[in-house]
Amino acid sequence: ACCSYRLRDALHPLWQSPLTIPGGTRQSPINIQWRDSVYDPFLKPLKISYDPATCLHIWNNGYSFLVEFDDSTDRSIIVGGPLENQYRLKQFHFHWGAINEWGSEHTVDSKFYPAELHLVHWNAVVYPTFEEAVMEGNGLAVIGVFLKLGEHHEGLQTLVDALPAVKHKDTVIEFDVFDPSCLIPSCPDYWTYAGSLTTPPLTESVTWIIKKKPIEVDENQLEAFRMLLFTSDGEEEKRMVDNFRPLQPLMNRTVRSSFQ
Ligand SMILES: C[C@@H](CNC(=O)c1ccc(S(N)(=O)=O)cc1)Cn1ccc2ccccc21
Ligand SMILES: [Zn+2]
Repeated sequence: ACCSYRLRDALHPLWQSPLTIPGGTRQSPINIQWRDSVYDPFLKPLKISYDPATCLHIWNNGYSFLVEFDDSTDRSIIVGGPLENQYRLKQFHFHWGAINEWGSEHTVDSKFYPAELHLVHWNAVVYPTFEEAVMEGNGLAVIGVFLKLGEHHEGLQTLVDALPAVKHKDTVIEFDVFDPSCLIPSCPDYWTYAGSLTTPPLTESVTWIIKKKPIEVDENQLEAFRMLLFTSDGEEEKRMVDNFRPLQPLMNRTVRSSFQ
């Protein structure tokens, strides 16, 4: 009875999978305690070069909405920062809350942001496919950008205007020109640490690069995220909100900063 209680306790409704991976030592997300992060002067600036023409479509996958890119060539890549190789952009997506008090996956000094953007890249120099990279410690690199309530974000609005077309799970629409660098703050400062995917299979394959500066979006733009649905057309509607994983233990990890 006791162990099943513990297991039941650890299952999180949204993911129907264990909250903590047995034996997991580098799970994400985490709280970033600013004063415990260690400045690393050897961290390089992150170089981002995306080709807007590699944008393919927007897809509601029932967890979030993803903007997917053609990752069959090295046209949209990041290099530098903490990375040994260049990594190819595959998709970006967001996590957000039902209200502005929470929604991000990472926190800074235990503060939640209303939403968080993840730009997902994979190490195509070393691994032949994304699926293989997902299983390797240096397979993925995800840039995290916090969203805070403020000014209207022009670049995001083109994305927001397309969301009603992917309201339901498993809907997709063509989205053919978008440059995601418009969603990344120009300030070069970031934190970096070794972590994992925050949704199944939760593999410990992600080098996280979390931008220090948030981008500003307005209330209508956050509300547009919240009108998406987890559910398919015809099912009882469940609003797509609070699609963030709970914080995971830091364990034996140091968060490095690119700035003093
Ligand atoms: C990776 C999954 C698909 N999931 C992702 O690509 C992904 C990307 C980024 C994040 S986050 N929120 O951390 O930025 C989370 C998930 C496919 N898949 C499912 C099982 C599975 C097994 C082997 C290979 C691929 C597999
Ligand atoms: Zn994510």
